[in-house]
Amino acid sequence: MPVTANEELLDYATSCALPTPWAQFTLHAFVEHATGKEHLAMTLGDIGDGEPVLARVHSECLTGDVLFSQRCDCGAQLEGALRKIAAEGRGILLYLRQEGRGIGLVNKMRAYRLQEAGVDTVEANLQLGFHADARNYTLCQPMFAQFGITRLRLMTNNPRKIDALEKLGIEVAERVPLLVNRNAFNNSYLNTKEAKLGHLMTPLAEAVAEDGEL
Ligand SMILES: Nc1nc2c(ncn2[C@@H]2O[C@H](COP(=O)(O)OP(=O)(O)OP(=O)(O)O)[C@@H](O)[C@H]2O)c(=O)[nH]1
Ligand SMILES: [Zn+2]
Repeated sequence: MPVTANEELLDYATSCALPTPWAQFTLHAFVEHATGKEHLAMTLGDIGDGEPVLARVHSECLTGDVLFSQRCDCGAQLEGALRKIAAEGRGILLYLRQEGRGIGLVNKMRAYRLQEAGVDTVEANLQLGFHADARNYTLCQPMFAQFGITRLRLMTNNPRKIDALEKLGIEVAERVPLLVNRNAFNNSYLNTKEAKLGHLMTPLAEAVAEDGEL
């Protein structure tokens, strides 16, 4: 019998072991009622003890996460987050199926074509008739609740993500920067995220010392 995480939004479907190069995680699947999309959680260690949990809320980026694209920092952020969780032996990564900041893969590719013609990542979304960021984090609430998690140490550079989670009643006790893989292909994309989307791209001194991050 599937456990119901939130009757209105999604069902908890199943779980299995997921060995990775860094740790053996448990992979959990949820199915969203409205769309049928399969959202995932990767967990490690004792995460339901009430202490803030090292967490990543990662939005799907097929090109970056799977196809090694250097146009963005997504693949490196995904790996970096899993490495940090493995190093602590405790944490959770939510993998949300909202590709392309919520506009889908085909539209993201259309946005990339516009970017090749000179517009930035935000303007490209607007020219296609979408919001700059069409994502919704509502599902995070029942997903975290499934594991008894209410307090996070969230790995992100995105203050809007923190605001969205706190509006859902999830406390972000600490922001852990995740600055990885700045390169010649994604440099202006990352600059646009900082200038137009409010991302915090200045490394904390202790993070640089700890991880040698950018
Ligand atoms: N529309 C659009 N989506 C993109 C583009 N580049 C990456 N994405 C998507 O953006 C999402 C990741 O957004 P980011 O802004 O990198 O990350 P974030 O989650 O907002 O912030 P961090 O937590 O700091 O990583 C994924 O869904 C990607 O598919 C782009 O040029 N256009
Ligand atoms: Zn990406």
